[in-house]
Amino acid sequence: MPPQLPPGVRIHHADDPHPTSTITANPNSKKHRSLLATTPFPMPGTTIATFPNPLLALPSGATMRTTCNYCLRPQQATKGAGAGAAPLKACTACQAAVYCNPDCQRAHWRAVHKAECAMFVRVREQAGKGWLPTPVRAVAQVLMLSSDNNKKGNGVREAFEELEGNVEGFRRDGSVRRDFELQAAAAVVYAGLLDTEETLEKAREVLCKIQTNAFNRLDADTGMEGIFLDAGLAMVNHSCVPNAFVGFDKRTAVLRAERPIREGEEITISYIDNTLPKSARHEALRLYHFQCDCPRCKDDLDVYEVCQASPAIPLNSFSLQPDLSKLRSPPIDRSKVSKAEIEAIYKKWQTVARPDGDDEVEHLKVAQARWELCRPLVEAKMWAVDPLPATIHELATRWQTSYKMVVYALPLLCFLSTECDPFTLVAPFMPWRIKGILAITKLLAVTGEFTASGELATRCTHEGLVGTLAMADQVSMCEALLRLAVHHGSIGAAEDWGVLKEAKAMLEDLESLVGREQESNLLRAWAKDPEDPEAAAFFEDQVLRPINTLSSFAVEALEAMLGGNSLVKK
Ligand SMILES: C[S@@+](CC[C@H](N)C(=O)[O-])C[C@H]1O[C@@H](n2cnc3c(N)ncnc32)[C@H](O)[C@@H]1O
Repeated sequence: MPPQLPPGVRIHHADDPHPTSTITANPNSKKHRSLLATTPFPMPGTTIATFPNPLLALPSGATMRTTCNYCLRPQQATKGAGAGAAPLKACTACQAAVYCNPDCQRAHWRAVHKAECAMFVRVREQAGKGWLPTPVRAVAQVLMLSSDNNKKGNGVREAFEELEGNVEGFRRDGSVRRDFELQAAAAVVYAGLLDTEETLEKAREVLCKIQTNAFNRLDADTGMEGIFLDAGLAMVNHSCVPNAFVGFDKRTAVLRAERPIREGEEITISYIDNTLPKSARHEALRLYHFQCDCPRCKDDLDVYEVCQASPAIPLNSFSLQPDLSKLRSPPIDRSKVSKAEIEAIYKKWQTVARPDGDDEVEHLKVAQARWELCRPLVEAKMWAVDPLPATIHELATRWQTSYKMVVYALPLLCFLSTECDPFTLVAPFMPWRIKGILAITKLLAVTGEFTASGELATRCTHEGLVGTLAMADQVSMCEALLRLAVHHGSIGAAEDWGVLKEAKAMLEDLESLVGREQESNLLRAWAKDPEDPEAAAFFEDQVLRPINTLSSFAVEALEAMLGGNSLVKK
């Protein structure tokens, strides 16, 4: 039985002799089924389809104790965003699954908990634990809902039968097979089923299908915690140059256009971090058992080449990188580093492991080694090519919480948002870009306080950095950044996304400050019409210029900290 699909998409079978569309998937590909658009989606960011009835939606592992087991909202996300975070309540029978309210609890009981509640009682009695590893719980749910005496769950069995599982491929993969065997055995025992070879084989097959089709990430970017599997959404294939992406709004997956999509065109998403070098992408795709033949892989395009060809470039007119000519023609020097060298750098970079503990000296040594490996990319000014942005991001994250380095984190964050992110994620509504903007805003709130209290010069020896911050209207910078975050967050993410809620709450606070109505009015006018001459000039002068100046100090700060240069610079 084919999966129920929402409007906007339909399934195409590779062997369909009568395609109803002229724009179909490549007939030579081994994709089997794919998802096509039934109507055009010309505007990037548009919702293509929503998937509100997943076969599986569960929080990961022990987070089932801190995340609503039905709507998947983590406890922290309900806090601090003005929602009046009531504590999550546990099911009185098993004491394992927790819920944000009785409606969620009732809905989860009907969906699956009626079948699994006794399992958690067993888990507590037999293993003394209040939770199960995610794959074990997921497989147990499928087995219990598919069992003959569970009539309500019969749709689950049929839907799973239809899913691609690459079962043979997983059988040949020794390390994965061993994991699957252990997880399957645990699921069968805890589900209270007879551990016959037939049931164990069924459980292993379910694991293969979950691995192939589920969104399986603990992903703060999308606001999702755990596993999500919808039989219709599972029809969407991978491309390293996708035209769509998936976000989550509680239990609903939202498929959105990342670039314009024509009627009948295949919809693709990226299963992996598609900005990685080719061999790293192929390693990450190993679990999906296919050879990617997208343009990025075929021609081994780097992030700059993909960016240059992206139809999403004009959207950056309203962003921290509004210089569209720079996106179309990036000022990089490819003669300084070949693609083969980039692959080699990435491989070596991965072998320099991050220390486990919090020892600053150890972390510094690793950062120095990684920065040194990235030297050819630095010389080529290919800031957006991994592992360079990852190296900078890791340092920025550490410095943000370091007493000594917190001010220096600001240029790094500005640099990431102007010189890296717009090239790797060309559409400005992509969640990672919005998170980057919010991170700058939060740091400006800290440096703003240092500036007001006169503490800045004691925290930072870089005169240019101190001077820029002293001259800047840091409150207006924050307001403009928040307006960008709210605008793009409302396009690319759910209303409920923690980052968006936080940006909205911060913006409301700023707007209510007395004495800066003129600045606020100008920024409001700029957000409404970025072409408005007076408002655009204000943004250019008061926001973009200082952000770019701060960004211009990033490489100096990195060279000073990692390359042994002096930080005391004019
Ligand atoms: C989530 S399913 C996608 C739907 C799948 N094509 C089907 O017919 O059920 C993932 C599997 O689809 C296949 N697949 C996805 N993207 C592909 C691609 N770009 N080229 C070839 N096969 C692909 C692989 O077998 C992969 O493990």
